[in-house]
Amino acid sequence: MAEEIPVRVAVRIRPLLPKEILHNQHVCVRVVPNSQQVIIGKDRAFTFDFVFGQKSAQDEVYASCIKPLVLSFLEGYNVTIFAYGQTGSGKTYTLGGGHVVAASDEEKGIIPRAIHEIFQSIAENHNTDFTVKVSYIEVHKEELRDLLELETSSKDMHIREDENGNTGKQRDRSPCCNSVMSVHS
Ligand SMILES: Nc1ncnc2c1ncn2[C@@H]1O[C@H](COP(=O)(O)OP(=O)(O)OP(=O)(O)O)[C@@H](O)[C@H]1O
Repeated sequence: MAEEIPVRVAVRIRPLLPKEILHNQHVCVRVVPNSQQVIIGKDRAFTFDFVFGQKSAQDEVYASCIKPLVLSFLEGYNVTIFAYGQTGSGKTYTLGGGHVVAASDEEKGIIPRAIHEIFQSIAENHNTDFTVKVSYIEVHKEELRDLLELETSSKDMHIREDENGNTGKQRDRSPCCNSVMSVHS
């Protein structure tokens, strides 16, 4: 049985962008070697469950802190992976990988890697029927936008919780509630 995983926090430091280098900006945060600690400025230390430095690769982030969650998810646990940070801090890059469709394999972020893992596991499980549902919703200034069905009016969508504690999109006239990513067997 998979280990019960509580909330864990990972911090990833992104490299300076060319325009930041051009403006002579400097990185003000550094990773303490062989620890899960970062130092901001001179001496303000913060400890996290995972710390990824500027040179961290997408596969390193996935393998160490995401893959175990995807495996738990495949065993039936509810899992949430949440990217948080100010604008331009690297949420989209880490989750999706730059230009999602065109990204090279190394550049692919969490979402394409997790989807690949889920479908690979389904393909190997010949004795089980799976149903995979996915929603892709933008929440911006209290407005919901269905990114897979742009014509859906935000007035017709609500984020609700079902009796199993799954949170998902629900349309007014539809009785089904889709988890953001759920697999049923
Ligand atoms: N680890 C990284 N390595 C290389 N480039 C990165 C990394 N993280 C982010 N970037 C680059 O930094 C820029 C900003 O990143 P990104 O768009 O992912 O930020 P964001 O947090 O999603 O911003 P917003 O909230 O405004 O959507 C992009 O050009 C992205 O390619």
